[in-house]
Amino acid sequence: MAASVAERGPLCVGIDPHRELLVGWGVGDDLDGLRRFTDAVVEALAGSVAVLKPQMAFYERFGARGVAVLEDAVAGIRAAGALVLLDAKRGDIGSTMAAYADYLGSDHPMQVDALTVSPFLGPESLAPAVRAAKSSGGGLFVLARTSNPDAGTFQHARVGEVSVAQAVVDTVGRWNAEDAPSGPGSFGVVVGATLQELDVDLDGLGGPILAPGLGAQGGSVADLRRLFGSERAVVPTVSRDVLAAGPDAAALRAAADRWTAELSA
Ligand SMILES: O=c1ccn([C@@H]2O[C@H](COP(=O)(O)O)[C@@H](O)[C@H]2O)c(=O)[nH]1
Repeated sequence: MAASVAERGPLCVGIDPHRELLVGWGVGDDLDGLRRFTDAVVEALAGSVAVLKPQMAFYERFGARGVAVLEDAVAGIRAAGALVLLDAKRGDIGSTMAAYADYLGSDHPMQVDALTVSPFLGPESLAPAVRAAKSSGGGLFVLARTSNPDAGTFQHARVGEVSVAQAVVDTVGRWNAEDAPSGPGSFGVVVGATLQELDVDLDGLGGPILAPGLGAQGGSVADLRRLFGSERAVVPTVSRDVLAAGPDAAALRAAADRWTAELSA
């Protein structure tokens, strides 16, 4: 991820074909609209943005043919030099997790560079994904302190001395310390840019922070700086705020470029 970010800046753009966007773009809320929307985003942004983050839910909504659209998009994104972070938020008992982890492997028809995963079933449940990331050179982003307003209901619950969110961060920190003792590691956490205050200690993480919640959810670049400072490896991710500029390719690029410029100012 580091090479691509060094060349293109840290921005990740989410590919979230919401019903409202498909209608707003005039492509239609159907399979053809899904393909036109996805192709247009890939064509406009995969050559300039470091990371594209397709949201699995919007493709599964159209069944196997929707997933086929995503499969083509993933190949197109990688061919254009951007990384694919598949936002699927998978998490299951280890034996099933091994199959989800296959997304990171070169044998998978939709191999991606990184995957979002849910830690709800416990740290050991994610072990197959950790192994797959290590052997493929891919990455994981584990949900820790998410951007939705009621996330603290579970994530602030206590596990011994620390919050659930902190326990997740500490677990991911241990993976990085084992795998990349001189850092930075390829295991990251999701921490929303919408937080009023940073209520997890990220000092021992040793890996990247995926920060959603910018734009449509109210988060700003000033919030990123307030929460994370300027030294941490943050991957800020924006979906609707960029996508709403489409379908014109130049307008999509301009919207992404505005975020990139603000992030580097
Ligand atoms: O805590 C989280 C984890 C993931 N997301 C995902 O990011 C995008 C945000 O979309 P916007 O349009 O920029 O609000 C979306 O795919 C979410 O599923 C998140 O928002 N918060």
